[in-house]
Amino acid sequence: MKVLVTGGAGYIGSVVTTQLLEAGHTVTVLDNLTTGVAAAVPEGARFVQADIKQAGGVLGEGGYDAVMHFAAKSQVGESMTRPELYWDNNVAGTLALLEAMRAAEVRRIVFSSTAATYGVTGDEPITEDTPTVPINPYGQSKVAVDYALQGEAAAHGLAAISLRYFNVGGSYAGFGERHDPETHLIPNVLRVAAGLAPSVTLYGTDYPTPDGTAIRDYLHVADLAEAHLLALAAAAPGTHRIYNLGSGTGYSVNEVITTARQVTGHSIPVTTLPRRAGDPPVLVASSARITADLGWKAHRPLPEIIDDAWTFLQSAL
Ligand SMILES: NC(=O)c1ccc[n+]([C@@H]2O[C@H](COP(=O)([O-])OP(=O)(O)OC[C@H]3O[C@@H](n4cnc5c(N)ncnc54)[C@H](O)[C@@H]3O)[C@@H](O)[C@H]2O)c1
Ligand SMILES: O=c1ccn([C@@H]2O[C@H](COP(=O)(O)OP(=O)(O)O[C@H]3O[C@H](CO)[C@H](O)[C@H](O)[C@H]3O)[C@@H](O)[C@H]2O)c(=O)[nH]1
Repeated sequence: MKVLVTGGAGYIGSVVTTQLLEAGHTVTVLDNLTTGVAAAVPEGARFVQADIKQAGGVLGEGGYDAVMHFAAKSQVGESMTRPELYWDNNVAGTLALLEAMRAAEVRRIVFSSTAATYGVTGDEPITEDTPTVPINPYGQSKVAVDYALQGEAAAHGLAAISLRYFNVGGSYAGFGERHDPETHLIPNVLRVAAGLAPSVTLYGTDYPTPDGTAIRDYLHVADLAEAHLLALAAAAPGTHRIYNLGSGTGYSVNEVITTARQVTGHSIPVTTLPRRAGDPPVLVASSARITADLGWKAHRPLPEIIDDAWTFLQSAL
């Protein structure tokens, strides 16, 4: 297929672009470089520096079969203090993209949704039938787009799949996570091991979990990318499907730090602070639906995720 990848200069978009190219697809990356870097666009992909609100320019050239839509603002904390950025970029931007797709008759999309759509559920694991009650504007913006896709599929025949990722980590083919500022746990822990920070901040030791620290479901970015290629092939006209992507196993923040100590051989000192605003205590996915429908399962365990993230960080130093 000829695929437009929005956000392909970012972490996950660069890995999925790599796998699309490996599978023989033709890829154009569209990215405004707000959080991405041009060097992360894989060789073999065409790069257009533009905002998704200008996607009509590229799509209007014709011949595109599908869009993979990663471009978004994705920091929970920033979304609490500047919600307008999230409504404008993630929602208005995506509506403009959908309009450009309609005009160019591109009728297939795979969308990056998130576990943040669910909020504090109490469900363990979380299935796609768990109600979405997002507790921050980031999650709200992603739910809004899920509804927009549902309408676009029903009214205009779009083939759409939303993939709700839980916590993504690791690297693939030399592409990894490089956010500035970095808010994610695994890269922050590894920055300490690399000597870039004196200690890792642990947010909250009073959660209702066995060791008091928050539990998340960590997923290797290469497993995640494989799900995207399956979804690209499986999206069916007039339907919008939602799939949770996780490993089904939860790890506490303490367990992640302990595993990182084993992988790196560094002591990784910890500084404890109160809970971070907007953080649910436990988020673990059930991916039973995508396993049943598309045969996808996460294969790469937490030590491999951390090891690959560590390899990437060292290569980027
Ligand atoms: N990293 C995670 O753990 C995680 C979890 C769940 C969902 N997601 C979602 O996955 C997607 C990719 O996340 P990531 O971690 O790779 O983030 P990232 O910040 O590394 O990548 C996002 C890319 O989109 C680009 N971009 C943002 N707004 C744009 C716009 N208006 N026009 C053009 N380009 C724009 C950025 O420059 C960047 O290259 C996002 O939609 C995010 O919400 C990520
Ligand atoms: O330096 C840090 C960073 C994080 N944490 C803790 O580690 C856990 C994981 O935090 P991350 O920031 O790595 O990930 P989140 O679970 O907050 O959020 C990520 O996963 C969500 C879905 O689960 C959303 O998709 C969101 O976009 C994505 O950033 C949280 O309890 C957080 O408080 C720390 O203790 N110290």
